[in-house]
Amino acid sequence: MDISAVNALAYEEFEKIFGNVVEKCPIVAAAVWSQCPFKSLTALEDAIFEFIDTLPESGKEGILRCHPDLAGRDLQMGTLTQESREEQSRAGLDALESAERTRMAQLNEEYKARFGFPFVICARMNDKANILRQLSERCQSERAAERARAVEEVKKICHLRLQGLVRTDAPNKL
Ligand SMILES: NC(=O)NC1=NC(=O)NC1=O
Repeated sequence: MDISAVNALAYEEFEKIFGNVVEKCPIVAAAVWSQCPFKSLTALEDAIFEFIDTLPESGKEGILRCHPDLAGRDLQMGTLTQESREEQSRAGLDALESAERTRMAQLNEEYKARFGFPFVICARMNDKANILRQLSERCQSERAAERARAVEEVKKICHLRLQGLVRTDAPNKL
């Protein structure tokens, strides 16, 4: 699908396709749909990022809380969204040694206890070793800086999900 096909979508179709570009936050796509038509994929992405950036801190933390833990219960129970399952398995998080899984679970709990939201990182841009290292390091961050960093990771995840949904080779026919 290219951007002109995106612009031709009815709201229901748009929501079905883009409702999970921010994990379990369909409100994001529902909100930006009102800015259709988009002159490019970048314009659609900018609208999504602007929606996120203009949320109050509580709203940003709400987006973070919609993310499943990495290598967490959802992965074990098979209840991850398709996107999340693919992202986590590509980073090797579905094939952790038991010691790695235990350490990830401990660090995730430590992180959540400190910040009140889960550790979020763009799994597709990292491997399991780097994810564990970042999780350990970011547990020591200051709250506001960590929230901002986590939101940037949400945007990276969203960027890659959008790239998988919208072709950018065809020039916009608007
Ligand atoms: N807590 C997370 O970082 N979750 C995730 N990162 C991804 O790239 N996909 C996820 O589900």
